[in-house]
Amino acid sequence: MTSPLVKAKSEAEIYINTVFEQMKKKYYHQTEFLQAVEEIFISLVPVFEQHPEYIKHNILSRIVEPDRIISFRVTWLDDQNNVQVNRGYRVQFNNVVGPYKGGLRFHPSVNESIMKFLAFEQIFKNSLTGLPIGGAKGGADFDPKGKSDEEIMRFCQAFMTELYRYIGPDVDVPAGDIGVGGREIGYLFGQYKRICAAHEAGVLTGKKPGYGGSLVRTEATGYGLVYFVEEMLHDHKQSFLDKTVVVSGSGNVAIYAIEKAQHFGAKVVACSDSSGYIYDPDGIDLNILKEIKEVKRDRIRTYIDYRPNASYTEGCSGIWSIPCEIALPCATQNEIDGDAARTLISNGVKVVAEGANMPSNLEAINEFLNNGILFGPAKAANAGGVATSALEMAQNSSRTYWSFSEVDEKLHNIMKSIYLECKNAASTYGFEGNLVVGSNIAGFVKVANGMISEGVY
Ligand SMILES: NC(=O)C1=CN([C@@H]2O[C@H](COP(=O)(O)OP(=O)(O)OC[C@H]3O[C@@H](n4cnc5c(N)ncnc54)[C@H](O)[C@@H]3O)[C@@H](O)[C@H]2O)C=CC1
Ligand SMILES: O=C(O)CCC(=O)C(=O)O
Repeated sequence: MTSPLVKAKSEAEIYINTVFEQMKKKYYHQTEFLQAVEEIFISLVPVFEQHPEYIKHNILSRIVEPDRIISFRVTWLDDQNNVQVNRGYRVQFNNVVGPYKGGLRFHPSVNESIMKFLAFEQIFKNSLTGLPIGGAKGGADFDPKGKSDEEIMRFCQAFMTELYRYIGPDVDVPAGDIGVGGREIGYLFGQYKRICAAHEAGVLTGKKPGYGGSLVRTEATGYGLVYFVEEMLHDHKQSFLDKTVVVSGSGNVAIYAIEKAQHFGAKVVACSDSSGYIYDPDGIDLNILKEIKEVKRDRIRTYIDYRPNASYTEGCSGIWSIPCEIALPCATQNEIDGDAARTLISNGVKVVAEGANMPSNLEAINEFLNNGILFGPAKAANAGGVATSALEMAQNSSRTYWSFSEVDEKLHNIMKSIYLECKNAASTYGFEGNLVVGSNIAGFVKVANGMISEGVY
């Protein structure tokens, strides 16, 4: 993949280059956002060459500016009755395809650049699902680590007290992301209901089953990732059976990716948290991992207390030096740089698929593509979570519940069709097998066509 952002030639390249240069000037400090924009822009050159109408409608300048960014103070009381203050955000990026949709992240690193990169990626991911959902993201620079359950509840209530006026089942539907799972969604939903005096179940997804949550939403991102990889492997006459797999993270996405990969016969030997990683040569014991992470909310290092053959190493990046055939980064952005990618390749990795959002930087992606590694980009590979959120919205609107197997089958079919769509878009535009280009193009074209149909606004 050559970068048009380096050397401009055709009218399409000049246009894309010009818009990117303007972005760099305006948002030079938003490095994650610029990184996400650059990855997409590079892929779009062949599309703009064939579709000059996108230049006429100035689609790129419009699509990189969020519809609105809502930023607010969140004030709450800790257990010692001290007043604490955080910054909350909701970036409503694009609602051409459907209501704004995307998760909430509670993590101390949250800032406007990270919110914008996540919301921008969400536009194209959501478009790829084939379901009517636009792109958004939100969150706060709140650190849930070490907080009591009561503090989490008070923070969620304070956050929703600000956010409620900007969301709604047909307007904007938040869900979970890092630091936000079923517990937090419950507290957020309770507060929304209290303020609005209405059980509008479709205002949030990722609710627990029993008050409007969909079965499979908890498992969906991890399962969807593995279903996507299964399609990649199948296309190359391979399978998960007996493959050695490394998964980073040990949160929602990682745990259910491990579960499904093990179900398909793979041996998952390592996973991590933000302090370090564990290596278990006998294969991760998922019951122990779930107990540590989902019940005790403890550190991953405690895993070795239960498994004498396992080892723990402080620091996260070393996980990529463990030899494996399949690597599934499921922790956070930019966790695989060029060096980590080269280490994985020299240790024989064959498939890399992204459960996290933007876990590989541009150098790493180019290493994988240039070395013939099968690479599943986040927008496509982790779309199963938001797709199942859209299925939750559908159940909420029709006031019904579907069974686990019904939702799982729909998720599986969605992942198969996303894979096919990306693969076909890549080959249509002359980039056979390049799912980065394929996912960016397939996600973009639907949104761009919608923008033209809906007129200038
Ligand atoms: N939850 C969802 O449905 C979806 C999540 N994602 C993405 O997946 C990633 C993980 O999200 P969740 O599992 O939901 O969050 P989570 O909060 O459940 O888990 C995050 C995990 O990553 C670990 N972690 C954080 N920084 C790390 C680092 N530098 N190195 C190693 N581990 C680290 C944390 O300790 C935790 O175990 C994020 O990039 C998120 O945006 C993407 C699609 C949907
Ligand atoms: O389910 C959702 O709405 C959001 C999932 C999400 O945050 C993501 O796809 O990154």
